[in-house]
Amino acid sequence: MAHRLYTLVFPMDEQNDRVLLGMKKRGFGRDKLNGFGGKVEANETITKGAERELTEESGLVTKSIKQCGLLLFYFEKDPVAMEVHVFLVDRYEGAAVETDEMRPQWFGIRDMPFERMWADDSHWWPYVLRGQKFVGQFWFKADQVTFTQHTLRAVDSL
Ligand SMILES: CN1CCN(c2cc(NC3CC3)nc(N)n2)CC1
Repeated sequence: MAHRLYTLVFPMDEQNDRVLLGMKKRGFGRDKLNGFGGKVEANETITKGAERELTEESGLVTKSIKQCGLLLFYFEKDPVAMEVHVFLVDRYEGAAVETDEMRPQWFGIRDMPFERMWADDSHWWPYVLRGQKFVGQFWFKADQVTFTQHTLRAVDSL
């Protein structure tokens, strides 16, 4: 199956155990809270694409980034899967600003608003909290709201 590459970036304020989420204002995932991200372009690495999207969508400039997970999403009737590379940014410069894409908001990492996020998030976020790298697959229905099957496992390296 063909995969399209995407990034998903969570800025962490480790001192206060908080994570920056954005309320998506348009496009795919509109009206959901999520990390920052987008498509990876042909002329950039996945990590550089993650850093670019974070700055474009939140104004934050990455100083330290690490990949923490890999998520594969399949949708009924759609031949192309989404391959989402998940990153944590534990050092950054600047203050979060609202952009055309995202309205930023800080949340406690153990107080996540899962009811306003994608349905898969509550399943893999515990791995982030445990510092465990993860690989997950989710098979979504055409409504892109619910998934019917999923696999999720901790991995030593991505
Ligand atoms: C560029 N974006 C980044 C975020 N992303 C997704 C997807 C997702 N679930 C899939 C059913 C849609 N879950 C989260 N948390 N993020 C899609 C691509």
